[in-house]
Amino acid sequence: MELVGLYQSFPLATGFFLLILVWKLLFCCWISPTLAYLKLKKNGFGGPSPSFPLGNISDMTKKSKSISFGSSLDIINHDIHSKVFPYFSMWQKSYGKVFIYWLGTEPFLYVAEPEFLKKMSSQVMGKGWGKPSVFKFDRKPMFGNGLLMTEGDEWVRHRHVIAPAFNPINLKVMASLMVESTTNMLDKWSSLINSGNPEIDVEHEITATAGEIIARTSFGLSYQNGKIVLEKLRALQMTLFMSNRFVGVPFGKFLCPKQNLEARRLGKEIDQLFFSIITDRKKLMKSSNVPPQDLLGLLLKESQVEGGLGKTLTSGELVDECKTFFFGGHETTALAITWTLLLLAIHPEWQTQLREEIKEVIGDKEIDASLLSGLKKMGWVLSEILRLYPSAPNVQRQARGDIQVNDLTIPDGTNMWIDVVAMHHDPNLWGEDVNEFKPQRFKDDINGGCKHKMGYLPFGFGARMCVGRNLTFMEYKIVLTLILSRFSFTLSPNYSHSPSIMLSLRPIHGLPLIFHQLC
Ligand code: HEM
Repeated sequence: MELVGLYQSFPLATGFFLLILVWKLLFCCWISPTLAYLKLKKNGFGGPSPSFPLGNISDMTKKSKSISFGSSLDIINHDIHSKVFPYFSMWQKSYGKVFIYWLGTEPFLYVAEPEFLKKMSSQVMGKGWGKPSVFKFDRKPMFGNGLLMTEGDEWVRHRHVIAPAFNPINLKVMASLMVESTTNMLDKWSSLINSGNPEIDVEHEITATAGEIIARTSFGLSYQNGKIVLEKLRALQMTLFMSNRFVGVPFGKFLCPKQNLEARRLGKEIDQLFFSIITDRKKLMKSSNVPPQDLLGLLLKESQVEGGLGKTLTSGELVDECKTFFFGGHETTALAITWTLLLLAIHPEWQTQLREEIKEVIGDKEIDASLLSGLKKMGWVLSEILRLYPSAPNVQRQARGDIQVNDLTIPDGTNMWIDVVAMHHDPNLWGEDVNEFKPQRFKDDINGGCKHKMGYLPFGFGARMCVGRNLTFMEYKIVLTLILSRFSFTLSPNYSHSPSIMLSLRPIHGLPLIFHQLC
């Protein structure tokens, strides 16, 4: 009798369960985003009409495919916004510098207006900012819950442990490792030139050396072990960014299952590699009193300072930080150097100016971190490169609470896409020479004369600004000093100008340059 009752109630329970499931799906994929959209719309923001379930993804893909690169006219054209973000460039013309667009069922507030950004960020403390949940989920195999993705009190704890490791005094000891790795690369270039092959793809070379540098300076890894980690990380990045994907689309992961399974597999392998690196290092630190020479050693040391502020990181958290340093650290710096070599190749007068400065500041002395601050012009060149070709082309945030901007309310949960490329190329902020290479604009102004101080954001903004920028300054100056002291270079006719976004802003067909040894 009881069994019969059970059978009778089974379809009812299943039906009820299915009803809840449908309701949940409807709520997450339709009702909740629509409510967020309506709240945003109430503020008067415009934007392209979305379609369900892709939002504006198909328009974005279509527009990107319509862009062609490589004409000879493009070689010296730095007006790249309409090439790298053609859809944003098009929508800006219709809807202005703040508008709504959709990734799948996720509405995003697009921002390329510094005053709006200033007002918004003045309302939010560092720990009050979120990172879009949809990206956190998508990029989990790359960054896990490392500093780039953490929020709230967790972010404060991670930042407290990590920031001291990037203190210039701690970084100084890494200079000799940087010199060594770069010298090895340049010796190889010399051999290539001597054997009659002066054309070198520097994008490939610099990325590999920057990877080696981060592997050694961050984790004390040997060249060989560093290479294994780098290859896996690169494969993961390719899997995640080289194909059409459906971020923000409900069940988007199932639309490209092969890539997602591959990303998960690689992510797991990378985690295991870092776990074993950390375990070995912990053992080594217990048995030796040598002060730490790399970031991992410094983090482990900092993590051992238990109690008080609760400033400790678990092994799992350290794994995520290691991945974050690798992804956040090596490619961004490598790209800044790569774009610099392009600009110097087409502006030989700046090669000469920098060489003279190096002679004056460094002369015949060994490169030492304390000398690098004297390379002022090189600093202007870096700032100008990060303006024209920002390695991190956008900053993403998510509101964790309503944000008031004048009489507008940006509702809790709003995703934001801050278009750094657009602001760095905006003639209203920089003047008519916005697309010209003019490092001297940074001579007396760290904002390069930008009319709004939130219009120049190569390293992000506020308390969440890039923690690794001192490491970048040091590596950039060391690598460039060594290259310029040994070689002059011109652009190869095989170069085709094709800046593209693959998380960071890169020359998608590499950067072939012709090198000449200096006597
Ligand atoms: C040219 C080189 C670099 C550029 C252009 C760059 C750019 C950025 C940007 C735009 C952000 C986001 C800031 C925000 O949300 O407001 C960021 C954050 C971050 N960067 Fe960098 N970065 C560079 C080098 C590095 C290096 C060398 C490392 C470490 C080895 C690093 C580690 C990080 C970390 C951990 C964060 C998260 C900070 C936080 O949220 O508290 N970056 N970077």
